[in-house]
Amino acid sequence: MTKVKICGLMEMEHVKVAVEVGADAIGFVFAPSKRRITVEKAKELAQSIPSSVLKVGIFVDESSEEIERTFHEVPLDYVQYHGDEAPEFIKKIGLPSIKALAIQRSEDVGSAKRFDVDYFLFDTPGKDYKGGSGERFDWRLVQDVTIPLDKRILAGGLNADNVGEAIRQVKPYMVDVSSGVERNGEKDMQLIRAFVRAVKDEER
Ligand SMILES: O=C(O)c1ccccc1NCC(=O)[C@H](O)[C@H](O)COP(=O)(O)O
Repeated sequence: MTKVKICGLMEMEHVKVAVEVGADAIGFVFAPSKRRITVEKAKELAQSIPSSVLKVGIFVDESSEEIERTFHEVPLDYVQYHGDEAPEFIKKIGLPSIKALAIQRSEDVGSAKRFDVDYFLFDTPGKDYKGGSGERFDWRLVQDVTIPLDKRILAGGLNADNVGEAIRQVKPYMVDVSSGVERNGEKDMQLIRAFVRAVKDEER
C-alpha cells in the first residue's frame, strides 16, 4: 500500500484529522514559506502525533546547528532537505534523511546518485518558495529511473483526483501533498480525508 505524507500542517485540528484518517507521515516546514512553522508550535503538534506516524522537518539550505537542534527539540524522525544542500553536508549531519529533487528534465534525477539518503522526493521546481507550488511535473521523467521503488516519494501538484493515476504511473513508496489539501490557502479537513482515502483505495 502506498504511504501518504501530508505536508505543511500548522494547526492541531489538521494534524488530528490527518492522523485519524491514516496518514503515514506529517511534514512541518521550517523554511521560508507561507506554511512556515515555529519550532515551539511544531513541538506542540508533535506531542499529539503517535510514534507510528513519521514527523518530517523540511529545511532549505539551513545551518547544520539549526537542523540538529530542531530535529531533537520537536522531535523529528526525518530531515527533508529541500534546497541545494551538498551530499557531504547531508552525510556529515548523519540524520535520517529525504532529499528533494526538483524535476524539470530527465537529467535532474541523475544527481540522485551523489546522495546517500533514505528517500528521494521528486517535486516540481518551486516558484515563490522552494516547494509547495501545487503544480505537477511530467511524471514520465521519473518512471524509468534506477532509484529503487521503495526510496521514491512523489510530490508536486497531487490531489485526490490525480493521485491514483500518479501511483499507477510512478509506483512511489510514498506520495506527498500540500496545496492539494488546501482551500483558499488553508488546510482543509475534507480535502485531507479525500486525499488519504484516494491513496488507500489504490493498490500498489
Ligand atoms: O510547502 C511549502 O511551502 C514548502 C516551502 C519550501 C520548501 C518546501 C516546501 N514544501 C515541501 C513539500 O514536501 C511539499 O509537500 C511538496 O513541495 C509538494 O507541494 P504541493 O505541490 O503544494 O503539493
